[in-house]
Amino acid sequence: MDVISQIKQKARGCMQTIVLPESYDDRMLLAADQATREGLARIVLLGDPESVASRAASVGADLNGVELVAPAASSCLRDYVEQLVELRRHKGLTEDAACKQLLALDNLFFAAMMVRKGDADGAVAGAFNSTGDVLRAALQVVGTAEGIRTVSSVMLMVTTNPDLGVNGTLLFADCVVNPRPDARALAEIAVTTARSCRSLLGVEARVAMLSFSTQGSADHEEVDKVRQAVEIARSLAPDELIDGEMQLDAAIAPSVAGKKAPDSLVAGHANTLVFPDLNAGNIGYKLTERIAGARAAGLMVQGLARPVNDMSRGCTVEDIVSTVAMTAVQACG
Ligand SMILES: CC(C)(COP(=O)(O)OP(=O)(O)OC[C@H]1O[C@@H](n2cnc3c(N)ncnc32)[C@H](O)[C@@H]1OP(=O)(O)O)[C@@H](O)C(=O)NCCC(=O)NCCS
Ligand SMILES: CC(=O)OP(=O)(O)O
Repeated sequence: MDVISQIKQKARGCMQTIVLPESYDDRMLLAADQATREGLARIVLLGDPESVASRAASVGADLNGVELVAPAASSCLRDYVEQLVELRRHKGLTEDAACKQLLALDNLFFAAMMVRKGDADGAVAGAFNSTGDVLRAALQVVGTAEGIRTVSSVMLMVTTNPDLGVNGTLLFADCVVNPRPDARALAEIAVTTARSCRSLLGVEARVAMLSFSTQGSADHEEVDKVRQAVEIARSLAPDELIDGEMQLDAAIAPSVAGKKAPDSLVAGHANTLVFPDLNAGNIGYKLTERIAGARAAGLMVQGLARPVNDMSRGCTVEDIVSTVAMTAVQACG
């Protein structure tokens, strides 16, 4: 069974409630239909029920079994406004402004608040809205999990080469959140991604901290940052297998690893790739997807107190459906 089918099977076993705020994107309507038919989660779509239903009919999405919630008519609205004011008091948020945010047409803050309050177990957005907007709502409303300073993201890259990673699947991080992580943030990204590897793929992570240098072959402050991150990550999680700095070929090609990093327990067999910054991570995953033809599944945002996951605006309906399944698996822990 391929990795996405395994994740879907896990999702079916825990039947979580997942809210999709972007009912104004046709792909979300079709994904709500498909996820419900596949029994992956109880789906809630936000928006005016009449317009959502008529738009769904026009694109051939069957919303039987999908709950439609209009934020403006919700009995939770009052409570959500109070919560948001409380949460953002230190930023001077007024009741009026909180109400406007919760009733904004994008529904992002309302969805995040449903997740915070446990009225949904997770949310998936980003087919229409930018990643920054989805993340800002999640960071402001849901916040970080206990003990986590750095929220980040992981992408499952499903390739057709079974020699790579776990039967062809690799985890890439961070592809979306932190533009310029310092050594401490990079270390946290490595540790949380190692944990995501275990929960998503059920295997121990072999984490390669990527760079343009392998074991000191180049001398630059950017290389030093990665090297420091490896030290910090090992001190934060001594049981995880984390190594670097190393180049991509040394990380995944045993023949190159044999020459560049012969003593490494990770090199040549990495299943988790941690990129040094967001330029590398975002470009790296899109290259692997668009040129190498890998399937990019996710994104999964890691380190939030509860799951809110983001999509690329270029996503397909199937991408959304698999992210719904990943979100459900994340929610049930
Ligand atoms: C993630 C991002 C939106 C956060 O921006 P921001 O301006 O810090 O957002 P906010 O101020 O609303 O953040 C809310 C809170 O979360 C905190 N925060 C921001 N980034 C965080 C992170 N990675 N981890 C943990 N907390 C974070 C902020 O410090 C802030 O705390 P405060 O409310 O107590 O002041 C921004 O880093 C970003 O745009 N990243 C790139 C997204 C992107 O375009 N990706 C590429 C395409 S996919
Ligand atoms: C994940 C990502 O890169 O998002 P977008 O393509 O929407 O910018």
